[in-house]
Amino acid sequence: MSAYGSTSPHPPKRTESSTSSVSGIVRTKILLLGQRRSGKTSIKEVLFNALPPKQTFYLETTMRVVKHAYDTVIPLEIWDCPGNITVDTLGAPLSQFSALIFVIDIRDLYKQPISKLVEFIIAASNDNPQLHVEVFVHKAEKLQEDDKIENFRQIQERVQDHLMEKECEQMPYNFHLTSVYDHSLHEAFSKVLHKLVHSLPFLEDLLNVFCANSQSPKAFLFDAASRLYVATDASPVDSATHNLCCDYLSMLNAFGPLYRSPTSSAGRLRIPAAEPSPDNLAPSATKDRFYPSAAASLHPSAPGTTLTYHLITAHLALLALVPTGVYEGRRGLLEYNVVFFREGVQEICAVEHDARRG
Ligand SMILES: Nc1nc2c(ncn2[C@@H]2O[C@H](COP(=O)(O)OP(=O)(O)OP(=O)(O)O)[C@@H](O)[C@H]2O)c(=O)[nH]1
Repeated sequence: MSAYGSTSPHPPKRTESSTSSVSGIVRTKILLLGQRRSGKTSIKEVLFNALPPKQTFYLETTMRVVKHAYDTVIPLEIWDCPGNITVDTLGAPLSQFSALIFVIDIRDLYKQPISKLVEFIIAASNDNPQLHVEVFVHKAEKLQEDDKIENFRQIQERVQDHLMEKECEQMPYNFHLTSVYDHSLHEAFSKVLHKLVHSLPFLEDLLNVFCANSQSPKAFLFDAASRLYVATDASPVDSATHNLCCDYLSMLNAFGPLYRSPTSSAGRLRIPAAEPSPDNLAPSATKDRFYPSAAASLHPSAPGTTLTYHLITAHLALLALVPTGVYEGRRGLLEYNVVFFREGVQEICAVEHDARRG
């Protein structure tokens, strides 16, 4: 694993302006754009501030760019922009950003949002052709299934037509149907995140090894607070399993703090007092850390499946489906595999962390 640093093909850009002045860490920047009331702030708040979806109704209009720093497997900076922003008024070149998420209300088939998206795609194709452009066709739950598919298709078609008119077809972009009221937003944002995490193949390898050694048909490495999955093993993701893991994590996030173990007391943590940063990623600082775990039986009838949860770093958690026979009969082996997996992930995070220091 120590070879990771030298094999990473794309080290993060180190422009002066992409370095957070407070911590000196290079953050990966994500631009959140779209018309007024399309749902940008709701997306940011639901994912990164645990705002309950119903409360997004009370969010106020964004008047200026709001930058939100968020630490997960990589440090992120999400720029929530006002609806009227243009390439010229953004105040930063597009070359600073790694991803652009454009939010369109699924009922908004008018020309304005599409022209604006096309304006940004054209600017990106000149300034930053590597930019990942992702279109969230949002508030999808508002429409019936047939209308949803039809509007989704029409929006894609219109964007393509506009880009053809402007003779700018080479820039890749993706569409996702999203809503804050279900797991579609988490799934779509996770897919965007995967494109930004350069250590993804290493994390996937670790998950594949864990699954093979634990007879697990599916495992995810989740960012615990946002419930975005950072990586998964090679088997296909089915939405039902993903949603189940999201729900379990949500329940643990809500009730976990009520069940603080006496062994998780400050003394047990044994973090060196002189540790320069509160970031708990370095393996030396985390060796003695308390790592909660939990499990729930999904269908108890034989052979049965158990959903397991293990905290891996301060931010990341492993959720895996494991045959109940393995969970009950070979618990020691499972825990050994988790420890091996944890050490691997912590090493990857430590290398990432060092690489991003300004
Ligand atoms: N039905 C539905 N409503 C949503 C969804 N996401 C956001 N909304 C609602 O859309 C409205 C506008 O949301 P905001 O997040 O303030 O939109 P914005 O794009 O940040 O708006 P500005 O700050 O004016 O640019 C709010 O009333 C939200 O409750 C969604 O997925 N489904």
